[in-house]
Amino acid sequence: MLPILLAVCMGALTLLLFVVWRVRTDGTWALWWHDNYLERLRDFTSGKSRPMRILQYVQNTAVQGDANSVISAVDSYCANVEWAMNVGDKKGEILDAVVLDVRPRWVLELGTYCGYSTMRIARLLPPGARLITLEMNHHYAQVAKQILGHAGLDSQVDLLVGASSALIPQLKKKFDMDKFDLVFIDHWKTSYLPDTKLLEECDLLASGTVLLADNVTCPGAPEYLHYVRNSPRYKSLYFPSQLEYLRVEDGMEKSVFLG
Ligand SMILES: C[S@@+](CC[C@H](N)C(=O)[O-])C[C@H]1O[C@@H](n2cnc3c(N)ncnc32)[C@H](O)[C@@H]1O
Ligand SMILES: [Mg+2]
Repeated sequence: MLPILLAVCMGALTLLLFVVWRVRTDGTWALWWHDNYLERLRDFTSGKSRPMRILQYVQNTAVQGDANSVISAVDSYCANVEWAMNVGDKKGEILDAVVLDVRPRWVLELGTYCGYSTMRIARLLPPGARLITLEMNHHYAQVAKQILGHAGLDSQVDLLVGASSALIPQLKKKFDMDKFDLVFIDHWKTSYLPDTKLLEECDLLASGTVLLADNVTCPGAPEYLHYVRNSPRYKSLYFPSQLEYLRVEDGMEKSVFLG
């Protein structure tokens, strides 16, 4: 009996060590573990959603009206308490550098979630610039509005709730605008390419418009990468980095539209 019990324990321990190793080293396993297992477990035990837990942490710890304090609070929560799909502090520095370099008048963000990257972009915009961010999940959008309000950035940001494919064709008319200077692409990865083509069709990209796409390595956006790297209409550059809050390889692709 004892040898069988020992063998079962050794088997279970080996399996556990294998899962821990895969979660720490492989992006697909890490995302599955954090998004499908831990998030649901915490939702069940706390009776709240992950975005609500992030909002609560921000309200309890961040200085009202101080965007950097709110950004640090989200990073601290997501690095130390539970992972979330924000662009994060490391790739956030790449995003910051691109925003400062472009000095955009009109910015479009695809995928708001809790408003973390929205805050990073909005706090660096020159006076008079506008950031339009699109989020299809109503609950995430409500949380993002409160987080942006806490950071004091809600007046520079227009958060539209709906699917990007439906909203993009309405943008020109709705905002009486012509072209975007910067587009941050960070929604579901299979939408990167169709929405880029939709932006082209809707004449929303000018020569010099910068597209910055997150997570092109993990979870990856291969069709999008193939398009921007091979089309004569783009000049594209890869920025290697790490997946938000984890030691897993990821990167961002900066693509300049050439017209
Ligand atoms: C990775 S999260 C965005 C993270 C955010 N940019 C940040 O770094 O803080 C992706 C978000 O895109 C939203 N989303 C996915 N597909 C979308 C679509 N087609 N239109 C609008 N929102 C979409 C999801 O609901 C999710 O909240
Ligand atoms: Mg992302």
